[in-house]
Amino acid sequence: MAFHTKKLINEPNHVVTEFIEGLVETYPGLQYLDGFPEVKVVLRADVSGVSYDKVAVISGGGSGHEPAHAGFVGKGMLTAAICGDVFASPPVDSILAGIRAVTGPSGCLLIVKNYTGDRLNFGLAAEQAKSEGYGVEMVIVGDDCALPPPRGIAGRRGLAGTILVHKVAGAAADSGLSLAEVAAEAKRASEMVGTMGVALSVCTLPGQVTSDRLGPGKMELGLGIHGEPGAAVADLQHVDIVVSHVLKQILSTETNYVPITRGCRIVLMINGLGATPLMELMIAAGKAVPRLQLEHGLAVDRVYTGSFMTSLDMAGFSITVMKADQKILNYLDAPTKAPNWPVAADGDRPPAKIPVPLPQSRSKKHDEKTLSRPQQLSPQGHILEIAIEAAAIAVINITDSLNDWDSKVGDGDCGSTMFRGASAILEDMKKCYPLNDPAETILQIGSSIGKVMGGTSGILYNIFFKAAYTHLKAVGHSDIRVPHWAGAFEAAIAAVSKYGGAKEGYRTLLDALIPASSVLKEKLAAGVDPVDAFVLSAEAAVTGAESTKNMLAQAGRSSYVSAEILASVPDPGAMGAATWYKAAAEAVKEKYNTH
Ligand SMILES: Nc1ncnc2c1ncn2[C@@H]1O[C@H](COP(=O)(O)OP(=O)(O)OP(=O)(O)O)[C@@H](O)[C@H]1O
Repeated sequence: MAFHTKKLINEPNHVVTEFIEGLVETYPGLQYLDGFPEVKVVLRADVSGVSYDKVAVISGGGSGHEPAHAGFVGKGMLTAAICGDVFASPPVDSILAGIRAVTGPSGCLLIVKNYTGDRLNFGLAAEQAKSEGYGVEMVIVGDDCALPPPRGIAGRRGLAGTILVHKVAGAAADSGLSLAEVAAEAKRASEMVGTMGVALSVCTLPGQVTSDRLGPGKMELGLGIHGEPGAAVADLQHVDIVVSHVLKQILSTETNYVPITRGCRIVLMINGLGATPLMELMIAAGKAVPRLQLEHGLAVDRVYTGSFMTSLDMAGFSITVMKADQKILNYLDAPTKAPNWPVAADGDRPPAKIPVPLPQSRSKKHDEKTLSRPQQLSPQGHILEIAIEAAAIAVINITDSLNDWDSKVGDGDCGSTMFRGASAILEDMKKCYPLNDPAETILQIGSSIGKVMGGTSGILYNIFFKAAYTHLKAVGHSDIRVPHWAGAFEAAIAAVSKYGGAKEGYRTLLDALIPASSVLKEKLAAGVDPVDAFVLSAEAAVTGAESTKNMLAQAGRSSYVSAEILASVPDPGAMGAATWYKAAAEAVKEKYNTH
């Protein structure tokens, strides 16, 4: 099956020239050679072949691998990048134009990924340039570890490891070495590096349909960067297993592609293939480092995580491992102005990352360790426990509905956010809630929420319980009666309204809590039995929450949503609030009924 992918482009045939135009607009240090659309060369704006006294380092190839190669042009890395059309080697004339533009008396090194088209085009351009009197050397990178030897005349493909070779060569050239020396450093680096990729999707060529070759639940292992099928198709696994497999393959002693044995120092690159979120790349990096250290016995000296050598919009990543010594590390750490080289990855890493200890609160007063659940609960403590437990369980039970409503009017996580808070409350209550002291217990509920909940409702409930605590504390004793609770409830609502800026009718959780508070106060004033007043106020909370369906949102993310969508669901925060409040009231009522 094939399908069209939406793209923010103009004419598909112009993507490379328009990419280059945007790139040079973005980075003042970059420039392009005249001659569009045939000649597509990005070069350092401060370098002219007439006067450049260092070895120029030139690379390139087909486009579609951005930021490679043009994003690595800059002092300390590439002097120029020759861009072909998407996945097509650049023509000899463009390569020659690039060589002439940046090569001075010190000559130039061409770093070429091992593909037949690139070898031939760069090779012929090199010969031509030599015949014009330029000093030219060429290093071919074939870091692919996916397929076993022998690899015939095609050899191993050039993949993301090429970026590390660019950096080594660029730094060597910048340090003033001769052409022969720079070429030797680049060659040495290219012999120490191995790469293997994993893909979850096939990439889309601009203006073309995407193949659904892989299908759901599958991944391809050992692929190139041009949409060609991988060496194997497998069921999608947890990234931990994928990382482990790929590392074993790169470091295989059978293929012996990289000269890396236990005890070696290495650098690691986790390279996104174009459509992989940084979060997933970092997860892979976090799993790869300890595996390399513990399973393979290697010292991981540097880690580079990001998208460096992509394959258009392919989902997946490649892992590169390169043997390192101090000289290589110095080259990798050397400063560069290349826009897409990862800054802040330089410098020695500690052998293991030990987290910074959590700072202690300056006030020891509410330190959890000094709190514990009482051995014996007072009648009031017992009721409090029943009410808290019922409220938390009710929130947990409604998680999916809250998420469902929130996915229509927010970001779909209101249920999960409240689930985290409710679960923490249940857990902490067993450990440390001083249930015989209502004020302190309320403070601890706020603290449980503050630790885990996050999101808008997390901070609002934190404020809510803090304000309720302040009110209860001001009572001056722990014999808290229903009118005290009603006062605390009112104060808590006022605080939420004050800090969140919402009022009744704004379509928020206050539309459940404000009616509940009003009814509670009113019934108590009318002399209704306190437990009945509590239950009646819970009914008001539910009615209030349900009425949010008819409200326009004036707070939170829902305020960006159309009235039509809002009318289809109630406010999730209000439904969550009504749910816990009602569950607490019913639990208290049941407790009294059974006595
Ligand atoms: N200013 C506010 N005052 C009171 N309640 C608010 C306010 N803003 C949002 N809310 C409540 O918070 C609920 C959303 O809580 P949640 O923790 O899911 O927020 P979020 O993930 O940060 O954002 P989103 O609203 O997109 O879900 C809303 O349903 C609403 O009841």
